[in-house]
Amino acid sequence: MNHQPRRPQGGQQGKPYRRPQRDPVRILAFEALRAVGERDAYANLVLPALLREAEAEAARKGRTFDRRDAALATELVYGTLRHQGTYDAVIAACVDRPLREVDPPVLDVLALGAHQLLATRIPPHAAVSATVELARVVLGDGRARFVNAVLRKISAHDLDTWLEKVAPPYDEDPEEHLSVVHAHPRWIVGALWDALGGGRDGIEELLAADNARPEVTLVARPGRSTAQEIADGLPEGAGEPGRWSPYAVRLAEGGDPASVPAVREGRAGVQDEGSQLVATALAAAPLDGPDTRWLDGCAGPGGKAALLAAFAAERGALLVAAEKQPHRARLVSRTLAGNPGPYQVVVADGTRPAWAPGTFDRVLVDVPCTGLGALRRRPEARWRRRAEDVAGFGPLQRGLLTEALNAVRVGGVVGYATCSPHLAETRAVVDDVLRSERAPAAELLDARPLMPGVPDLGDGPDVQLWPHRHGTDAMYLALLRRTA
Ligand SMILES: C[S@@+](CC[C@H](N)C(=O)[O-])C[C@H]1O[C@@H](n2cnc3c(N)ncnc32)[C@H](O)[C@@H]1O
Repeated sequence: MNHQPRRPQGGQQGKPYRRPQRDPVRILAFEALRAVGERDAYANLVLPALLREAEAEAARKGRTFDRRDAALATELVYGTLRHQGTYDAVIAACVDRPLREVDPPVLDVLALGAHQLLATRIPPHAAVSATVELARVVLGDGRARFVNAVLRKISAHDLDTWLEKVAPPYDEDPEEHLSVVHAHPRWIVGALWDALGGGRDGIEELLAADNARPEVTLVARPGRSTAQEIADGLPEGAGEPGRWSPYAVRLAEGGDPASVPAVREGRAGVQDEGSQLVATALAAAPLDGPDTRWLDGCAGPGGKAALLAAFAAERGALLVAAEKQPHRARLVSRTLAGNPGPYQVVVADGTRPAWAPGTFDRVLVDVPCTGLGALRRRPEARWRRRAEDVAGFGPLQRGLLTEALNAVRVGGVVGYATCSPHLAETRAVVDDVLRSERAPAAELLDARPLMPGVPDLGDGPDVQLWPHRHGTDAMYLALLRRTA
């Protein structure tokens, strides 16, 4: 997008007109925020595309847009989106009208400025002047003066002082306090706290972990590569073994998965360690009788299916990877390509199965959910989700688990997984299906011993992983054995 500076009607107090300075990093950050706010784009999709464009444009003009520029743009976009709730509270204290009456593009510029002032090492005068220049380019000189006035008020205090001013004291309203201080919507603070239990320390650590940049973790697909091979191929200090999964390699900051040959060749992939633990635990669950047919009932885009397919190949079992959305099924096919054992990718609705009852020995249903366990990866997601979404997923989650139990033979094992720790999406679903007369009878297995060496897995028999305790996404896993 080309933002033409709007010329003011006349010079101010006789000052000669100066063209605003175009800063490609901040313009890019603004465009990313606009795409997220205006057309519900995902930051993790829109940002790489804008970065590629910026690099190409810089090259055309004989300039550079280097790694440091890209890192700053990424930090500005992700940081501003994550902390939006906090910055809105601060901005609201500095303007004399409700925030809903401030134009969204102006709010985006103010939030970008607030982030630079309150959460980066950019000196305050530089943060203000760079943001005012941005405002001149993308909003025009009139609104840039408003931006300048607001940012000067924000720059009067540091973040801690602002939080004391705009957040209610913890003792008066703990949820609202945490909501403002840690920039999570209040309903999410409540839901996470319910799922976590415990006191102030635990929830504060969790909310802080949601605001930290997650590591990039690779998975070495068994039979095709090993964590050791991947680690040996990385430059010194560029990666280290996973904390829990024997297949994991954690890349150091700035590490690029595409630079790893095993990833380029599909022998390894990018996968959070929590997801690796879920697939590994299902594959390791004790089973009497045949163990030859496995199903992943919600496979797209194929991360867990690829790990399951690799385990299945080692045992001579077949993996069927089912996915309702055709375009996501294509992603599964791409992820599974080259698997050394037999597999099939099918487009199928897991609530109306295309297979006979009792066909499979092991079944995974990693159900669609609110994703509250992966907030650190999707900076805008927390502001987009609504409390009502939780109930919206309920019937589908129950339907998929019920049909997973139908799909497995008596004695076989079903793994029910979510990337959300919300109790209404985890235990409530499992308890309802276990009680339901429409679902085959089943019993819960203790999943904890199937994640050996992983501490703090809860009281069982199901397992809840946490970003602040395990460094993983907040994945949930219940293992159910069909009994009749
Ligand atoms: C949480 S994602 C699964 C992630 C996947 N297991 C992985 O590790 O890459 C849930 C998937 O279920 C799919 N889905 C939604 N409704 C479904 C249904 N009724 N039957 C089968 N798949 C469904 C979604 O399109 C989505 O790809």
